[in-house]
Amino acid sequence: MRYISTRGQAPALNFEDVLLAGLASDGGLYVPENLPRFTQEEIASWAGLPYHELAFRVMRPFVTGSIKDADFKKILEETYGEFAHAAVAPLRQLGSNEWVMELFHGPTLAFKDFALQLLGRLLDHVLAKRGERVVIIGATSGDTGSAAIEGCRRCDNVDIFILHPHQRVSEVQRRQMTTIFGENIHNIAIEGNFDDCQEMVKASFADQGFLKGTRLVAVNSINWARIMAQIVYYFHAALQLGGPARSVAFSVPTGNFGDIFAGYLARNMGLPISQLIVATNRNDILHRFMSGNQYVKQTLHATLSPSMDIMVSSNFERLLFDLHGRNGAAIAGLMDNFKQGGGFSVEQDRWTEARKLFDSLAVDDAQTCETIAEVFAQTGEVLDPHTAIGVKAARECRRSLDTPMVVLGTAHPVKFPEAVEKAGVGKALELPAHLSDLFSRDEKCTVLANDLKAVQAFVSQHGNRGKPL
Ligand SMILES: Cc1ncc(COP(=O)(O)O)c(C=O)c1O
Ligand SMILES: N[C@@H](CCOP(=O)(O)O)C(=O)O
Repeated sequence: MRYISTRGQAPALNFEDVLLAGLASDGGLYVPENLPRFTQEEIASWAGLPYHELAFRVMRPFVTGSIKDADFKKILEETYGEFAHAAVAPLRQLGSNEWVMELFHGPTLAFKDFALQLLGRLLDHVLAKRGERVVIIGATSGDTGSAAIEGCRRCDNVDIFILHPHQRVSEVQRRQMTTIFGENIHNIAIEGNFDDCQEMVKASFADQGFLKGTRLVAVNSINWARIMAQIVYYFHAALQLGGPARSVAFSVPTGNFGDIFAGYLARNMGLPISQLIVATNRNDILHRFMSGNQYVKQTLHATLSPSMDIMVSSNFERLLFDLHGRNGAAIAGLMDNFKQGGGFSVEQDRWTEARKLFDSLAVDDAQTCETIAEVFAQTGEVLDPHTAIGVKAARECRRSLDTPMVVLGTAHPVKFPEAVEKAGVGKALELPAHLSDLFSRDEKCTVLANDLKAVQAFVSQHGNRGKPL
């Protein structure tokens, strides 16, 4: 399998090199040159497989040539064997033909564990083989950071730096990052927002002099391996609900467009998905595109669903690439213009093509709380605010009541007590045993100005097990 850049000017890479990359050298994102496609019979034959075996079948074509089958199987068994629920990603019924897929049974209680538990193990495997050390710089609006630290903390050959927006993540999210100590773990709170953090990561790929020759690796969903791992649970859900003989629809709480892009790929790989709903909070650039063909930046607002407080949505570029017939030059033009502050629309036929599959809704904080309260009254289940946005969008945008609707349950509500409290849900939520002392643990974090040079200097000073590179 070879991977190509969405901007058409970077060399094609194999899986191992794509895993150890982030942005392509031309500023684009890597995507498979040719997507594998499974027949309906093949997909049907996977019904009832344990999660790690399904994962092997879905992801194998992407890693072929780089990771041996036996190694990959072992890594997957270890990865998903550590999840707290036997089904790994259980479906919980909310209403008639309406389900939440609970993606929060991994160690950090959010869907990011599906990919980052795997990514950490893959990095360990590949770096040990190559005898190479790397630096990771990641940006988080709350969940990627702790999942990446948890996934990579035991990697001998990695120093990891996580940038989060100072005072704009929940206390549980912050503590999940800052209470993990290790000479290779570095938390930095940036006096800015998530987009500032993400831009610093991207700028660091463009100019790596400060790393003095050490390779820079991404843990954000710009890294193809993140998206690859997230494709699996779409198959897992559909197979339990009568797929592939029957179509399934998904509603996906969306920020960086990674999770929903994985659903789009699952469909292109042969899974019958009839509808994908882009569910955003007040930071609604993706909803404005889907509903009105306008991709225009606006001010970023802090909301009760902080993990989706994102305006510059990285993976949207991967969709645009397909919508433009995989024309890298066209994407480079659009993205350059967007970076200079200009928004854009795409040609009407390209937008109409997207709308055949995608619908969207923006949900504000009041509606988020109303939905948490409504679902609690109906079922006794407490939703986290991101999942609640998915449920609200599913209920508003659903095209057919006969098609099962699966909402991606992206985080555990215990991570967001403020929203749950505001919703008036009078049910006490408890942290699981492995996090029960979270609020009494010491924290370690460095606050830095919203300044790329300051961050790069910090990385350069601490990038070798806490010592200078
Ligand atoms: C809890 C939660 N829900 C939804 C999202 C949105 O996912 P994506 O960025 O892949 O669209 C995120 C992070 O981005 C998240 O942490
Ligand atoms: N919501 C994310 C933001 C980063 O997105 P990613 O999927 O590109 O890592 C977070 O919680 O950090």
